[in-house]
Amino acid sequence: MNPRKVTDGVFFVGAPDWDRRLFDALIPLPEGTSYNAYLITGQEKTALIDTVDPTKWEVLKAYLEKVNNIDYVVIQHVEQDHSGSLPMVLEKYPNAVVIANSKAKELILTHLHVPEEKIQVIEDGDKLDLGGLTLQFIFAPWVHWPETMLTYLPERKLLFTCDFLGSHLATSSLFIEDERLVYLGAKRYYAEIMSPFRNLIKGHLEKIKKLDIDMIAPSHGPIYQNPDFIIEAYEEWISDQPKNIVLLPWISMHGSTQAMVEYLTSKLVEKGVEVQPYDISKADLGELTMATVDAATIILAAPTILTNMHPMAELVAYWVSILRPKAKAYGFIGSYGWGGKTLETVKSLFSGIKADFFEPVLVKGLPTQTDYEALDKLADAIVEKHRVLGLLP
Ligand SMILES: Cc1cc2nc3c(=O)[nH]c(=O)nc-3n(C[C@H](O)[C@H](O)[C@H](O)COP(=O)(O)O)c2cc1C
Repeated sequence: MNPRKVTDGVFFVGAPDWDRRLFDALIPLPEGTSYNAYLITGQEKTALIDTVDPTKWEVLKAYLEKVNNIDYVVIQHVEQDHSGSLPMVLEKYPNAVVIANSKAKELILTHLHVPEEKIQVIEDGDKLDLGGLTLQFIFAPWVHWPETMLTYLPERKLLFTCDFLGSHLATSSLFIEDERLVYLGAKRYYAEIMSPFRNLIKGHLEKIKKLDIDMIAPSHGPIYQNPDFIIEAYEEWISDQPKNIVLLPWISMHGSTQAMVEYLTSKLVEKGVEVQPYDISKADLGELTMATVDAATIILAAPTILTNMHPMAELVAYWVSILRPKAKAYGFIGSYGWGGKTLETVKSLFSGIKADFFEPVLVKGLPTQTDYEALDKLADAIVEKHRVLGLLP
């Protein structure tokens, strides 16, 4: 298999993973994903940028069949879906030097057990001359591990961004064919992996906007020939301004909490607020996570079971709390039978979040007229909050 030409001296040697259905043993992948590796052939030296997930080593190996020599393997990110085939690459090319920053070196040693002497440590801004082509390293810590770096190829105005700006999409196309599909795959990727680091991402985005870029080659998903498409999407996602949306993850065993959710949803919709309800027992956690990127308010709804909040709701509450979304207000509604510590659990899970908390609405059994009135008050409080945020007239 011949490496696939991206531009002069730059070839794609990565692997789509059509059948992968779960990322990080957590997030569903309706469109699969890919692990992109790139071969850069200068007049004097050849470099491989990243490798592939070890399950796809055979694909990379087939691309490298006729490649006699690799001088450098640049490791932009040590997570195994990109570096996991490094030991196999080094076995095939024993003289190859691994190019990594000092943090990446540490992680390569602990995660891949590559011999230390194979690794050459570089600094932020360092350049590697391949003969007519230059690799320039730009450190981008915490997108999304501490060692992440990007690589700029000025002669081709091409930026390799590793996980940053990537999308979950398995495709046989090198370049984007369907922007809508890539947008959703990139948002799914951003929501899970990048959104907790959005304040740092702002700085990295500003840095790369200063570069002269014609193409962005990420490590997941197709290559962007229109860099503005993904840069503008990221600018919207990382902005502090949420949208006029209430994210409402809910679960219900016998319909009481569900009745509350349906009532609150209809009241909010009546008042001009968009509601995104997700039945936690069936929802795609990736879609729910994507909704956290935009929502101004998050209301969790769950019944009590064995003295505490329903465990699937607890998982979602915990997940939302560690994602640290931009939502400005939170709330809890739910039904119980006789007692328990659901509310204490909610408070403790959300204790680290800096946002407003609405008065919770807890109902004994099926909601009564008085309970629906409490939900009316909650809807009014949400609408008022969205007005203050400038999201509603
Ligand atoms: C397995 C199970 C355990 C429950 N444990 C408690 C409990 O410890 N404390 C309590 O107040 N209610 C408990 N309940 C009662 C429910 O919280 C109550 O019926 C509630 O109205 C259910 O809301 P839902 O219809 O939204 O599922 C339990 C119900 C079930 C099915």
